Amino acid sequence: MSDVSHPPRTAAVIPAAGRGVRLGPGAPKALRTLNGTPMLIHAVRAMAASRAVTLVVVVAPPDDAPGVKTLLTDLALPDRTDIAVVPGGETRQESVRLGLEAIPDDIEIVLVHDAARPLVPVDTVDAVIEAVRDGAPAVVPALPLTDTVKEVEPAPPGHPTDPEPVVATPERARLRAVQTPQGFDRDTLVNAHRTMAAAGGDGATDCAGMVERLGAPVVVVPGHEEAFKVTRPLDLVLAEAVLARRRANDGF
Ligand SMILES: Nc1ccn([C@@H]2O[C@H](COP(=O)(O)OP(=O)(O)OP(=O)(O)O)[C@@H](O)[C@H]2O)c(=O)n1
Ligand SMILES: C[C@](O)(CO)[C@H](O)COP(=O)(O)O
Repeated sequence: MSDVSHPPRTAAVIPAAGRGVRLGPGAPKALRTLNGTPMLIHAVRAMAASRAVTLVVVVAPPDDAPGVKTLLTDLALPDRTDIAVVPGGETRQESVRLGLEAIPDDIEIVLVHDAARPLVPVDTVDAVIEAVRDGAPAVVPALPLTDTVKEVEPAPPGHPTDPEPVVATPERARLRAVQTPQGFDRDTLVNAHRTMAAAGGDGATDCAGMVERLGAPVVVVPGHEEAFKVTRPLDLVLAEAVLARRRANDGF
């Protein structure tokens, strides 16, 4: 449990260096716009909306890092929020590791938030931070599934439409779809990334997965429908509809 008079300093790393292959041709995904504003800007505002977050580190597509710096220079953020931009790597894992290297020593809690989840509400961000402050070394927001999930024997490379034999049907009530921001005790996250990098490993699809492999506990807090990941073209339509509804409801 943290000292309320000296809350632990908290930073958010935003991996934004992906190409967005599944979204189709165009600019890198984080720079694609939602109702006229780049997805990355929405994501930065979502992190800066939390009063606990005093630093946002954006991990930019390497070729676009100068442009991203310019974009963010003009962005009005609360006075409490500093911002830094670093070039990213080949994988999400590498991009997050590069972002972590830019974090000063006095930061105790680190959030890792996909630029591709631009609409996460501040209440979800704060719930994650609160759980880390309460002593959990790793916290992920997540939602129960609505689809039934099958484990399959994947089709061989080059044959994506082959029928795939079902291996198992996991009990749905025990499954959760994991979102971001994921929150960590800083030392735990840095240790997990160092260990994975030293092992030459890349395979965890989220940071919490790396912490699990270290044997450290990871807990889930409730996620939010609007924290969905913009991955395929239909997600852009949904994201713009959410923004339009917010504007209609409260002028956001
Ligand atoms: N080398 C990479 C790959 C991904 N990411 C970031 O990690 C987040 C989650 O990744 P994903 O949604 O898979 O983005 P992309 O890798 O861009 O998507 P795709 O797999 O369709 O290319 C995104 O904010 C993305 O920008 C990153 O910083 N560096
Ligand atoms: C981190 C993540 O958003 C949690 O759901 C997800 O694992 C990222 O996966 P992607 O394949 O890089 O989109």
